[in-house]
Amino acid sequence: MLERLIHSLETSPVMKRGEYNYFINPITDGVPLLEPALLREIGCAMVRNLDLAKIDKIVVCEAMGIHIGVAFSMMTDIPLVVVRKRPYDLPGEVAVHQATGYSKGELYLNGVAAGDRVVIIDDVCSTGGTLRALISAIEQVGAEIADICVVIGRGDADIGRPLKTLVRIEVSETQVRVVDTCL
Ligand SMILES: O=P(O)(O)OC[C@H]1O[C@H](OP(=O)(O)OP(=O)(O)O)[C@H](O)[C@@H]1O
Ligand code: HPA
Repeated sequence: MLERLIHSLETSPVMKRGEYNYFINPITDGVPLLEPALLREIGCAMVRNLDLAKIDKIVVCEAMGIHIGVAFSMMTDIPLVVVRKRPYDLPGEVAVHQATGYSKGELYLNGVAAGDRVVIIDDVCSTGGTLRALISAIEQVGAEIADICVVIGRGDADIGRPLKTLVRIEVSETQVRVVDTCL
């Protein structure tokens, strides 16, 4: 299992974003092309690694968490909340600051209420800045974080909670190496 994901990562080009070695991959960028079989492989691996009975809602972040969340939602029938990068000013909206290795911005959470049991899903955890922002937003509304799962883990960011990763990678200036898998 995860052969497609491992192959796509180990053939990913790497570019510089400032000082940051940024790998370009279908799952993390939608570029050059996202094969349905790769998306299915990831959805199946998430189903096998998460306790579905403990999850009321799936929370993903715009943009590159969305396709993963959609695949998981359609396989599990669990509803999906997308954290957006623009405000809607709805009652109860929570705004948090996000910083990654190459960008900064605001995130806006709607659709999660106190007592909801949520899983946070994303494409990649690198500095952990995005997951820390999502955790803070969910804690502010009083929901319970049942699990956090990303497809790809790079580095050893501390997000203050257990993190499930389908694969762990190392990124040099020229290439990606898969160093661990969940299965
Ligand atoms: O662990 P971190 O350093 O926070 O990096 C991970 C985040 O970076 C990317 O999001 P980005 O904000 O670049 O936006 P995108 O999803 O629109 O590409 C990615 O989708 C993760 O959410
Ligand atoms: O190197 C990366 N590639 C794609 N998406 C990312 N999000 C954080 N780091 C990366």
